[in-house]
Amino acid sequence: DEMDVDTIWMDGEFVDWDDAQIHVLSHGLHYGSGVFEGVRCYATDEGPAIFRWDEHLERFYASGKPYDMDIPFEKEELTEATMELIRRQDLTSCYIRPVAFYGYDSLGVSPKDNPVQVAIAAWPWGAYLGDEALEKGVDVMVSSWRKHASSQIPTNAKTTGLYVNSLLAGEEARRNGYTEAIVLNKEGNVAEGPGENIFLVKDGDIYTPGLSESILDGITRDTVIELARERGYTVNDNATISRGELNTADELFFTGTAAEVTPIRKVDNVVIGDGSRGPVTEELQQAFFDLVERRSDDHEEWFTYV
Ligand SMILES: Cc1[nH+]cc(COP(=O)(O)O)c(CN[C@@H](CCC(=O)O)C(=O)O)c1O
Repeated sequence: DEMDVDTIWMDGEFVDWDDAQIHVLSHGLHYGSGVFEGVRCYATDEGPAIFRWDEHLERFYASGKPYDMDIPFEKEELTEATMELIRRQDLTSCYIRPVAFYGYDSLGVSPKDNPVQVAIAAWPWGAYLGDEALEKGVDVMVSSWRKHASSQIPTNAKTTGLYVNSLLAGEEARRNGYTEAIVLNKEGNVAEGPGENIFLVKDGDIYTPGLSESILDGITRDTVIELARERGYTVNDNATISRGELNTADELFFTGTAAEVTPIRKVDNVVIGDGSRGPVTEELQQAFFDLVERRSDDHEEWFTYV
C-alpha cells in the first residue's frame, strides 16, 4: 500500500489491509451509526509514544453510549492490539484510527441485533492542513452550513454520521479556494472547525468555545489549555465567540489530533493580526511539539510507550 502499511486489526484479528472488508448492508454505512477516534503516536528517544491514549479510548467508548453501542472488547485488548499493530508495521510516528460501528444482521433504522464491529488502522500522516500550514497558517472561510446543535445530535460523540456536516463545510471552503472552514452553531456563534477546535487570542488573553457551543470536547484543546495556563495565560475555556470577533482577533488557531496546532491567518480574506502565525500561537505550538516529541518531560502520564 502506498502508505507502506499492510495490516489492520479487525474484530479481534490482524488482517491484510485489502482484506479488511465489511458487508454492503452494514448498518453503519446506511445510517452513520459508527464512532471513531483519531490518535497520534509520536517518535521519541524512548520509542513510539501514543499521546493521551487513555483519554482517547475513554471517549471512544463514551461516543457509543448514545447509540447503545457496546464495544465488544476490553480497553486492554484494544490497547494491546494497537501496540501490536504499530510494532508489526515498524511504525514510529503515525496516526491511529479506531472505528466501531453496527454491522449487518438485518436492515432498518433500529440496529436491533446487528453486531458491533471494531477495527483499528494506523498509518503515517503528516501535517493535516498541509506542510506550510503549521508555519504559515491557513486561509479559512466561515461556512454557510451551521454545526448541528448538541440538542439535536450529541456533538460530544465522535459519530461517523456527523461528519457529513464537516464534509459540507470543509468542501464548501475548498471549493471556494480556502483551506478549511470555520463552522458557526445554530445561534450563529463560533463553534469549531470541521475537524478541529478553535482558539482566539485578544489582548494577551486566550478564548475557546465551551461545550455548550456544540463542539467536540477536544483532547488537543484540553492539552493546549493546560499548556497555556502553565505559562501564565488567562484562558476562558467556556467562551461564546461571536462571528464578528473573528475579524478583530489578534490571533486565531485550530487544534486537533490531526491538525495539531495550526495558525489561521485569514478569515474570508480578512487578515488576522499581521497575517502570519501569532506570537502566542507560536509559543503554544512550540510547547505542544516539545511536549509530544518529548523534548519536555512534563506530563509523562499522557504517554503510552509502544
Ligand atoms: C469536529 C471535531 N472537533 C474537534 C476535533 C479535535 O479533537 P481532538 O482530536 O480530540 O483534539 C476533532 C478531531 N478530528 C479528528 C478527525 C480528523 C479527520 O479528518 O478524520 C482528528 O483530528 O483526528 C473533530 O473531528
